[in-house]
Amino acid sequence: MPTEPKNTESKNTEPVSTASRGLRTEGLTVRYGGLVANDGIDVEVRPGEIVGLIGPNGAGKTTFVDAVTGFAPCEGRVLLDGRRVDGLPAHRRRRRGLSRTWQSGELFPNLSVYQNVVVATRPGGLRTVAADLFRPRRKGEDPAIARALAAVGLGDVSGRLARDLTLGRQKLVGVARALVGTCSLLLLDEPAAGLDSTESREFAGRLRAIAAADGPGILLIDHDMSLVLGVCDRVYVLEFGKPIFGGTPDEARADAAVVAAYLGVPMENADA
Ligand SMILES: Nc1ncnc2c1ncn2[C@@H]1O[C@H](COP(=O)(O)OP(=O)(O)OP(=O)(O)O)[C@@H](O)[C@H]1O
Repeated sequence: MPTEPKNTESKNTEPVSTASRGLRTEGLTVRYGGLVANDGIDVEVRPGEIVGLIGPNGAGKTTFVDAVTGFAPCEGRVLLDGRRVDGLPAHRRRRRGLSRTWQSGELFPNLSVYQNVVVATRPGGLRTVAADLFRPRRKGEDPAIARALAAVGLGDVSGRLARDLTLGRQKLVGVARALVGTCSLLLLDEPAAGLDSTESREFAGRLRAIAAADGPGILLIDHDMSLVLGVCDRVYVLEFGKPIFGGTPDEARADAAVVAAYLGVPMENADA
């Protein structure tokens, strides 16, 4: 896992604008030595909106999520609800509501769905779960975790072992982990990897439900083009770290530069 950058610029937390809610990046640039992994990226994700970030392997998608959430040092500006957060360490951005999933968000197969969320979201999570096995908690379920599980449609299976869920539902446990607590922007890094087309459609429906009704904005990275183009309101495309497109899924399908970035493969079938 990348390391957190130091909090070098506390002045970056000054309010800049109250007009724009959600996430905005301006000229976001990440350099790894001589490699410019993100090169001047401007992205906007408003509350309730699902926005895709796509591009071929190595285009810089995960780097972008790392930079926005505070796990990679960047130049440029990152604003959440009109306030700069790019000077904050990762844990403080999380507290502000920038929440992400990880590509390798494995579950504990022999723990329940509820316990899997506890482990990932409570300080001393695994110890808490172990203690609960011997001394049932007096307070009952944590309402924040119960709300997150309900939001992803797993409220009725919170006591089931993770290993007994379908892969699609296991992926939703990862999303629930990210939803616990304040979440005003959800960044999902390849959340549907390994799902078949039916599971992927169900997953898309659940994302729509999360974003609707005053939900957070969602930034979705995935290689499943039918998922991304089917569920997103807008998409951005990266190539070699540079933004080459921003627009609707229909516009993306018709854009010559986007199609070329995918080696001419029709967008519905492209494996990004
Ligand atoms: N910590 C790092 N140090 C040095 N180079 C890195 C680091 N992380 C990523 N890179 C490089 O930055 C570039 C972008 O990588 P990144 O993982 O962001 O791409 P991606 O679009 O998410 O790829 P994929 O679709 O394969 O997950 C690649 O060339 C990668 O090798």
